[in-house]
Amino acid sequence: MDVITINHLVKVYNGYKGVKGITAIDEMSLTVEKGDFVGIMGPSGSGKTTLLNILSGVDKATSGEVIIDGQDITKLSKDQMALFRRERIGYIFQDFNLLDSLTLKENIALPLILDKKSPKEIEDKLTPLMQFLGIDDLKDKYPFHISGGQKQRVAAARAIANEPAVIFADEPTGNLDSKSANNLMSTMSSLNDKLNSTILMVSHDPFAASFCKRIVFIKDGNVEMEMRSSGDRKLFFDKILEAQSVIGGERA
Ligand SMILES: Nc1ncnc2c1ncn2[C@@H]1O[C@H](COP(=O)(O)OP(=O)(O)OP(=O)(O)O)[C@@H](O)[C@H]1O
Repeated sequence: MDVITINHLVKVYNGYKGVKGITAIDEMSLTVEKGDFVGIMGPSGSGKTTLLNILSGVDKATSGEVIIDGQDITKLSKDQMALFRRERIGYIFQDFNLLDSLTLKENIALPLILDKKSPKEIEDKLTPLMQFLGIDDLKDKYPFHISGGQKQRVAAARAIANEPAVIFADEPTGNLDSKSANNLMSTMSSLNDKLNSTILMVSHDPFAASFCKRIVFIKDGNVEMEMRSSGDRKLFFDKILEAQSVIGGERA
């Protein structure tokens, strides 16, 4: 079953005062199946952020269809999109986006609180989730008490808490040292493996990308090539490096 279907997506940023318009996404079509773990890579300016912004409803497509979990999100009003986003999409951002005034447990519970779940439902959901992610001993701490790597695992827990159709991750390892990056990517891998979460991650980092099952390289706003992992991460890492050297996309 496809969780994301993108059909002939186009995004043009209009020009102004003599500045030419830019076609950031150019007739892109792509599908993502349930349970897949997809990395989006490509050179700077290839359209990765634009794509993620459209998929998550932050930005509007110029034309084309974006169907997520059976819903064409290009047809939703701003309010409908806000609700859809809250209920059906989880996010992991580069800069964590945790609320400093809430404990870590409250941060994770936030999507469930917004969904008006009862305290018991929230407790029943969060306890096994925090155990699964190895963060149950952190629950009463505040974001400023913990490391970047721990924050990112809390962010992963929050992203998955209300069982979204898909998790979007934007350079999730961008602010992490290599040990924490390894840790987070293992966490994301197990969300994908054990909980069958569908994940779409934008990253420049071949190490992070090597945890994905499939990499889609984009260039000039369209899919340039794709590759699938055989399950051997080291081999996949080498293949990603090789592709990056041809297509571009190494961190500047
Ligand atoms: N708000 C905007 N207005 C006009 N042009 C934009 C805007 N945002 C992005 N662009 C242009 O659209 C194209 C795609 O940009 P985008 O940010 O999606 O690329 P990217 O692949 O995410 O790049 P990077 O890896 O550097 O983050 C680029 O040519 C960029 O200059």
